[in-house]
Amino acid sequence: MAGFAGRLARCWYSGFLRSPLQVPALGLHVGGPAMQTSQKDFNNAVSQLKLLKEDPGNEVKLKLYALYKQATEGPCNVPKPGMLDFINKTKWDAWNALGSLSKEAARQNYVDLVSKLSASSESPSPEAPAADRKQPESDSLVVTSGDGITTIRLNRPTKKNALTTQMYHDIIAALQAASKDESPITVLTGSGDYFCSGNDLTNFTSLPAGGPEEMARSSAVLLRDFVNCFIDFPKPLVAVVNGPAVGISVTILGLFDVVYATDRATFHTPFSHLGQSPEGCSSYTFPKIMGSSKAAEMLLFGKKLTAQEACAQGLVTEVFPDSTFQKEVWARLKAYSKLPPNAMRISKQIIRDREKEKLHAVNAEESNVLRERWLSDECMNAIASFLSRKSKL
Ligand SMILES: CCCCCCCCCCC/C=C/C(=O)SCCNC(=O)CCNC(=O)[C@H](O)C(C)(C)COP(=O)(O)OP(=O)(O)OC[C@H]1O[C@@H](n2cnc3c(N)ncnc32)[C@H](O)[C@@H]1OP(=O)(O)O
Repeated sequence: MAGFAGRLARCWYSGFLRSPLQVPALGLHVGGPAMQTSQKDFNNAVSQLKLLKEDPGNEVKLKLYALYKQATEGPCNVPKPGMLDFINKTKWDAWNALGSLSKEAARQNYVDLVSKLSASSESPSPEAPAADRKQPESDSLVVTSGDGITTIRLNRPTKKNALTTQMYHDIIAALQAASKDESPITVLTGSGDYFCSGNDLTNFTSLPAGGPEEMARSSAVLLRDFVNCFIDFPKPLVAVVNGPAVGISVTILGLFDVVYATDRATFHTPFSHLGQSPEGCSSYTFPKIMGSSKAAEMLLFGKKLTAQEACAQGLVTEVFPDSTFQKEVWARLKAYSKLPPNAMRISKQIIRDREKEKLHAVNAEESNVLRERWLSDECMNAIASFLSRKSKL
């Protein structure tokens, strides 16, 4: 990165620019304390910028460019470049947008911005808890942000990351927060040796006052809301499948944009064994992804796929050797997270919008069918059998 600031100081700009409208609010000064910034402070900030360890990204560089020009030359006083001179026009727009901001205020804003960037580039932890959002209610879900990626981690390794009722609620909240945060990419992954063993079968053991009917009704509502969040998620959503996946943690993969899996992962949907039926829109996405007969073998007969098989069927994007899985996948995601976020969002929107209405209808129908299934003898017996095997009843 050494030298990028030098180019800035010489009014550089190269490369593709993100929309200046996406520049975060920088709290521009327009007077008052701004007058106190000396030329020396400004020169120091110009030098300090050269020491930044990380490229601050095109949006911030554009802001710095505009402030530098305003601080050294005053309000924009050069003719607007032609429409096709895209880069110079974008630079001109950024400078011109500062209007009549005084040189002193521009100096102050430049110094403030550089000091903010220096402070964050010295941050000791590359991945920090996402401070701007409400953290999940329990430790079973951990949400962190860093390197342009928000990671939602299932964190119940002793129970193979089985999803409790609270975790469904926490994942919904985490996805809603991630859809609005600064990270261009969101990841779902698991702690320990499993990605997720699906619905926690003990969820069905504490009956509410309304009895089994009420339990089935409220579970269907929760399931529908949970899956809706995946259908509507507006930015790239990646599953980092760190181990075996069961049930709903497999079916929702059809709603992800990209699925990376370790070669240790397996994909199992034992719905018939449990007296249940498919969810997560898999009754629609799986036949579409892998063809109707391969989908039927998984969803009707509970055929467990290896990672390689799931990749060949199109459910998984790429399989990595377990020994290098984490390193390779995170390096790749880190690189992808530097792509222009608006372009990624818009591309996802184009792909997803055509399908959204259909996916919502499928989700509603699957949830209704399951509501009935949960009250069936087949389902109750299968759950009782799992729980008694484990002496949980
Ligand atoms: C009223 C509101 C309710 C809200 C509910 C919302 C409704 C949404 C539901 C959507 C429909 C979802 C469907 C599915 O996901 S179906 C799939 C369900 N999952 C399973 O059937 C997997 C069951 N588990 C297993 O088969 C095995 O545990 C597994 C193969 C995953 C691992 O076997 P292994 O021998 O390696 O390990 P253990 O069995 O010893 O497991 C370690 C401990 O973890 C507990 N465990 C694992 N998975 C689950 C689970 N899904 N539910 C509950 N508990 C689980 C296991 O019991 C062990 O616990 P202990 O150490 O205490 O014995």
